[in-house]
Amino acid sequence: MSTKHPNNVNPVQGRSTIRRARRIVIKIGSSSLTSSEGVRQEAIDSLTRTVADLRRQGSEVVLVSSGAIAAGLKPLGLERRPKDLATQQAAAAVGQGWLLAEYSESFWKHGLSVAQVLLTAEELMRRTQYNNAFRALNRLLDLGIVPIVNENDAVATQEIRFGDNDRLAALVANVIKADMLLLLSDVDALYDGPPSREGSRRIALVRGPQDLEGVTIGRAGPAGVGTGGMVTKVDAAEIATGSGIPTLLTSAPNAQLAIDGEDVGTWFAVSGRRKSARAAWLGLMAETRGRITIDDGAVAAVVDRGRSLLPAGMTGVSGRFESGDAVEIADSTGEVIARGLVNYSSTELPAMVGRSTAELRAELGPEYDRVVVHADDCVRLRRRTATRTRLNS
Ligand SMILES: Nc1ncnc2c1ncn2[C@@H]1O[C@H](COP(=O)(O)OP(=O)(O)O)[C@@H](O)[C@H]1O
Ligand SMILES: N[C@@H](CCC(=O)OP(=O)(O)O)C(=O)O
Repeated sequence: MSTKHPNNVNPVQGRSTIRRARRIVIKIGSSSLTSSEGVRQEAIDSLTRTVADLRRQGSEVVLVSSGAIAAGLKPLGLERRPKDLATQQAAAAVGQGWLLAEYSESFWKHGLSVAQVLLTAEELMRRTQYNNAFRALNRLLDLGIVPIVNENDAVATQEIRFGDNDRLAALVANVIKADMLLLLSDVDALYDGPPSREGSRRIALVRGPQDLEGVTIGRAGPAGVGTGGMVTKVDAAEIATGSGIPTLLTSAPNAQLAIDGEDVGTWFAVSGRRKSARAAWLGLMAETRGRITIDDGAVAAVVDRGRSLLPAGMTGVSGRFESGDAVEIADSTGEVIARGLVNYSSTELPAMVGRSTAELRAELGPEYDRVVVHADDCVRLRRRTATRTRLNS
């Protein structure tokens, strides 16, 4: 592929950021770590060498590692990834132990200790648990440990689970305020079509959704142990770059080249500003308990001018929530345009829909002077404009 990019953007630009990054989240997929025989020692050793090198340069690294289910297949006498959740849970519980044992031994050769951090989506949806994860990861990094994160598959439920570690890695990068997200897979970059198809070309730089238009982003890899394919990697890159965290996607054997700033993989440039831990939680993880629909004037005020939401702008309320809960804020088409902490319960709000604050104060009392969602408690969401073709296998 020609490396000349429209607008004369240099595709390599930004790659030197990796060397300067103080905090890096590295995510590695099952297909890069395991074979039908279980965990691949040489893949682990190559990764731990790269991480040890980064540590020597003074960078803190959090590893998000998949591979528990794949590593548990052989000990359970299974030939392929099971379809049912219970057997996946069993395989993950068995495989996670093998995986950590290999990591511990390999990192120890470099004088580094590891910590296992298993997270569930449900935990990160609650503000206190989210803070807990943040505190624990920070402390581990302060202590010079390499945290190895995975989803707690053994107890994850079908309804509430990340399901893929790509998005989990982007969330962890947000939680610990990383400077960089490195996604390592079995493919060396994002291609404009299935990488196995002749003529597919590497995409060196993604500046935003416009660079993904017409790109065929497929799901499963040929090895059959990965879960999300490219779709979840691109989603993860969108989450991270939208929060000011540049992302590089390449293959595990290319990790060292990527860190050296070579022109490998796909660089996803930053598209949004860095977020506070609270805003990141509210925008990405918070469990919402209801929805407030608002009119076009309120959309302009809340989204474009960063104002608080007043009762007059509401057109509808649904769900059951208490004052202080997180809710979605949707426009008249139903698109969720913001998330915020609401100041009234779902029993109070319906009677306030479309009414002026002065009217409510006169009728119901001075405590009805409060805005519905304060601007400081509201996170505006980026509107998705990407029109990409998704291949489901
Ligand atoms: N447009 C694309 N560019 C690159 N790879 C793609 C694309 N579409 C689908 N893929 C597939 O995605 C796979 C990587 O996803 P996955 O198997 O889930 O990996 P991991 O285990 O690293 O998470 C690649 O092996 C590749 O076959
Ligand atoms: N948590 C699962 C991995 C889920 C996942 O995202 O896998 P992958 O697509 O290989 O990164 C496991 O450890 O097997």
